[in-house]
Amino acid sequence: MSELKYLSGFGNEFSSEDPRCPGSLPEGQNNPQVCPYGLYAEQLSGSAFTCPRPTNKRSWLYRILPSVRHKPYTAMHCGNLTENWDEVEPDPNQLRWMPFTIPKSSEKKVDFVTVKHNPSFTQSSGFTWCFNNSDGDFLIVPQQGEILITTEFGKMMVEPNEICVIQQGMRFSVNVFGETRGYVLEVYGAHFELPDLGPIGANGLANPRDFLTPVAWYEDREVATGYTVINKYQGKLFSSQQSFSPFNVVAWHGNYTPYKYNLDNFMVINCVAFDHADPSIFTVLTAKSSRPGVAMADFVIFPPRWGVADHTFRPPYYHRNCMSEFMGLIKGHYEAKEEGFQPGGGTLHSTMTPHGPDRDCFEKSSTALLKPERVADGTMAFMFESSFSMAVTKWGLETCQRLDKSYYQCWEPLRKHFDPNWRPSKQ
Ligand SMILES: O=C(O)Cc1cc(O)ccc1O
Ligand SMILES: [Fe+2]
Repeated sequence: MSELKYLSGFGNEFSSEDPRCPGSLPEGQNNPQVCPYGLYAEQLSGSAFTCPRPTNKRSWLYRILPSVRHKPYTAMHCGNLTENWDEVEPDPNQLRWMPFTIPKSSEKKVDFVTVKHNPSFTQSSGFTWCFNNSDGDFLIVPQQGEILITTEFGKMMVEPNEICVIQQGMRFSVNVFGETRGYVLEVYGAHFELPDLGPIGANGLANPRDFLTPVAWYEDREVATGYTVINKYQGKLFSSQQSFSPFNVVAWHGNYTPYKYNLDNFMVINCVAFDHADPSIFTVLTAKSSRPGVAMADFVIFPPRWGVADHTFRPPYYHRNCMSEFMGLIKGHYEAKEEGFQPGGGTLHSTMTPHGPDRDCFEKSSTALLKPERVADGTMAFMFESSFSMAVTKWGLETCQRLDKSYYQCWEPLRKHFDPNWRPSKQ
């Protein structure tokens, strides 16, 4: 699997040619009268044409046939996908889901719309359908099972502890190699960026060179039975037929690409004196809103690190947050809750909903001898933190049957320690 090659850098002006067609990328211009190898030129715009340079995103794709050569889109069944946020009454409770079940192959099949099992990945993509999201960008967090993502830009192998971003409009298909599960965050109206580093300086957190973009790969494949392009548009699914694989891009250049990132490369910053630093220090990617400092969504991780803070309650503090916090666990356990929150599960702490360590964590960390210690070794929890208030779907609250109704009980044993006679000890 490691045969796949990548280009390194975040949001760079990349260029790539499938080595089978040297010289396929036009030189010096985007729209030659006739493109090398008889290819069609097609621009994919990820920003308004007139966006300022730092946010201006587009790529030029040189392909065997242009994307427009397809039959009309028709509405298709949307399964559990919904854009109806009023399906169920709002619920401000702390919500926790047990690991989402992976259907056995004997059961009714579920898919990523486009998931396909295990074809060869160096030859044909093997697909007869692909997906694209016209509404926004996907951040995909595999939790179990590696996934091979074939895109118009090339192929990416993404394993648990890596994440990838497929931006608005990019066509892709997903191969799985066994039981596979993960999380997806969708953002509208902004693309993910690296957070500013402020006083941290020029280096640190997720470093740009660790982001990897696929290299051009094409197949010139006619599909007599029809190739289906599934398009998520205004929250609904539409499909259209064409007679060829859309993974027919021989060369491309631009700064609007899919990419992946290995979370082990995150340069962790943490408190080395006292108190608990806010989790914004663990932000991998941010999708900014128009309000300065307020993200539509941040992708935050809780990676292995040293905990050394003196005279400090080291785990996450009790809090209420104007932001919504959805958390998932890729592996291991989460320090604020050793029990109950399991890999492949999730929690949602909505706008201003109180949460924090469970009773065990509180008692243990209030009395622990504060020596330097490894925190979260072998684990990887993450948070999708958003300034939007969240609605949960009917599927999430009811149909999936994974909601842990006992979640609130992890805080019930919290005891009162208040002692009105307490006095500061004399030094
Ligand atoms: O709620 C959580 O577990 C996430 C979280 C972690 C932390 O260290 C500080 C604040 C916060 O919301
Ligand atoms: Fe929190």
